[in-house]
Amino acid sequence: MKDAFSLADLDAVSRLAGHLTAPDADAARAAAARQGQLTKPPGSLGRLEDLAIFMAGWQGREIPRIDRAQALVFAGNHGVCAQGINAFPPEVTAQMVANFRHGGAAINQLCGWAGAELAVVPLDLDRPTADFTQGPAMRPDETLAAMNAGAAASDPGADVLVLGEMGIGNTTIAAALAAACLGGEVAEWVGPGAGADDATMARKARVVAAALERNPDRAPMAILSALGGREQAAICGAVLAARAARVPVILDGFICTAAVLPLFAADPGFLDHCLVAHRSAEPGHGRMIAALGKAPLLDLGMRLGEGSGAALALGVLRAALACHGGMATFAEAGVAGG
Ligand SMILES: Cc1cc2ncn([C@H]3O[C@H](COP(=O)(O)O)[C@@H](O)[C@H]3O)c2cc1C
Ligand SMILES: O=C(O)c1cccnc1
Repeated sequence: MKDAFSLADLDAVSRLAGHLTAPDADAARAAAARQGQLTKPPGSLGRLEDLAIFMAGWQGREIPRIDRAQALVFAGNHGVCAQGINAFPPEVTAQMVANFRHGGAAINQLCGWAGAELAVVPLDLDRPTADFTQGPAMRPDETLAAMNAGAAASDPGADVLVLGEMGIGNTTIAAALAAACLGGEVAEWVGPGAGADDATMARKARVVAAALERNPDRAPMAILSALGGREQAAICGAVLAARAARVPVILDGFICTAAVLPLFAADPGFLDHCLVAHRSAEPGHGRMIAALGKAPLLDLGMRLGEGSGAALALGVLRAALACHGGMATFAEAGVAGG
């Protein structure tokens, strides 16, 4: 059994930076060499080849596999909903958690299809975070508790971790995190989310600008506390715990990517074991992924959240590993030219 990962305090994140586990270079090299011997023109499987090599490095074996895919959906509620920044009422967060538990949501179908074991982790839904236009959304102890809840939920024995979220209002949270971590015009990070009209989007931009002004500390964990929410902190905790256990991670869309920006700000290497599943239709997502230096696996015009894009990308990852592990080499198949 690997030791459970937890953070003693928020400063532990900066102490971890610079001391991160690296992928296994030998396993990655062996996987790359194997790709060159499989019965196909070199490079012809494109990014599927890169995915197999990426998985080999993190799993530390030439032929990586996915016996156990864990999917975690973290749910939280946000005080900033009082500012009228969302198309749906905050009660929908808890109602969707019930829907996840009954198997009725998109993420249930996609996890069933992709072979991921789904767990839903509601985080104090009856206690929304504070409205960040009035002060920090969370106290440091609340942030730490949510990060450790995320870490505790993530299974160090999983072969891959699929991450998602549910939290009405959290595209506003995501826009604030992006503006604080990456800069740029606030309006560039604001989009329709779950269906905001133009007037609501304009209000969202004003609310995010007010939150940035009210919470000026730009230290990464201060940003997470002041401008994030519990599901964002839990995602950060799960990403850190997965890293400690060398479990590769598939991040979902706009909200999930925004959630880990404070980790990126602390040390870009924190996200080396993370893939970005897809480019969300939320307008700021492409720019956000580009800032991380990552290329999304899919671009299907999706803007749901819940981990839906990440579960779909798991299917692509499984396909990559099926080819990598199952194909014959030129020598094995007696095909000339290898
Ligand atoms: C029924 C329903 C199911 C969802 N599943 C994910 N989201 C997505 O929409 C929310 C963010 O959008 P906004 O910031 O505009 O509230 C998050 O819960 C996200 O996961 C949903 C939203 C709704 C309404
Ligand atoms: O990409 C996402 O995560 C997203 C976009 C809009 C609404 N909910 C989620």
